[in-house]
Amino acid sequence: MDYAELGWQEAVVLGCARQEGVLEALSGEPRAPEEVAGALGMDVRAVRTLLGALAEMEILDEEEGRFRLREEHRGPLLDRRHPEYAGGSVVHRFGMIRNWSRMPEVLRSGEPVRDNAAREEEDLDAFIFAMRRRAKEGAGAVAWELCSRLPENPRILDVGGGPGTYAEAFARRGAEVTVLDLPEVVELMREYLEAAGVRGAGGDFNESLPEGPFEAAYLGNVSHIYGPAENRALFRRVRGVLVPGGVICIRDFVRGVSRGAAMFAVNMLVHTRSGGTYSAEEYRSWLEEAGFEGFELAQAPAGEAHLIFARRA
Ligand SMILES: C[S@@+](CC[C@H](N)C(=O)[O-])C[C@H]1O[C@@H](n2cnc3c(N)ncnc32)[C@H](O)[C@@H]1O
Repeated sequence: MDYAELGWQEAVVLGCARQEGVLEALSGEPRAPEEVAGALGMDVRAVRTLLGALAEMEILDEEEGRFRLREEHRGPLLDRRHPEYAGGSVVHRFGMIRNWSRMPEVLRSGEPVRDNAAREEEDLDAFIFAMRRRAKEGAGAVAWELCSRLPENPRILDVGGGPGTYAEAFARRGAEVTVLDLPEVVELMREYLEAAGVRGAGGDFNESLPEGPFEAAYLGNVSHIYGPAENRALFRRVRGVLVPGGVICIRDFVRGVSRGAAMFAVNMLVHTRSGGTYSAEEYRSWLEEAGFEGFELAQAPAGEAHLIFARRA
């Protein structure tokens, strides 16, 4: 099952069941709705209805009024170590649907529905594991693209790289990788980063970066979280930790070039105070102003986003 492609009703039913512990409650012996409702402090009619829908989706097996999570969904939905783990993604998608449906409020206030920087613990877990999964398809090819522009065994700073997928791909190409992410994200992902031999540094990239120097800095899907002022300051900060000729690589939706870039800006409107998506000209001018040259724009290997490369002048 492609959990990312479910229609909105199925996405709500599955995301809610995963988030509220209903799937875990059904991962052992078959149970009746009354038992699940009792164990989780829920309403019996509501649980019976939800389980019926999950059975119709073939997430649960039903036999004589008792339900159980199907074996093929157990790893992908419950086990963070499973290679196809999508439990974070389904909870994240459920949250997106809830947040997007509050757009009338956002239109009036101009404020996000909640501050991206202040995620609840459970929400953070879902978000980071959703990002970890989403990056899987293109990370190896991005690592190849970046490393082919660098000397052997380069030092790479992965800015906002906490989910670890890109960092792992850079490390597989022989890079010495430092991931900078918010302290709570580095803590959450510590065992994954350590297993890949990647150094985790907790901090706020809008304030400072690890000293370096680095042969490259990778900014994967972080530019859209912030406005022009933060991005311009971040590019200047990145320049300061690169060796002369060092490479900055940005992966993001580029306005007017990447399909879906304008729609993605709506996601940032709903979730951030200043985020959005930017044109190639904006990126070029911000990079040149920060002291980069040799601007290059390329299609990212997977998905609709683009890669931007430039070198420290
Ligand atoms: C959309 S995710 C992208 C993750 C990863 N680079 C990728 O492309 O899959 C953005 C990441 O940036 C981190 N982040 C956002 N603002 C940050 C800040 N001010 N300082 C450090 N990390 C930040 C988030 O915690 C998250 O891990």
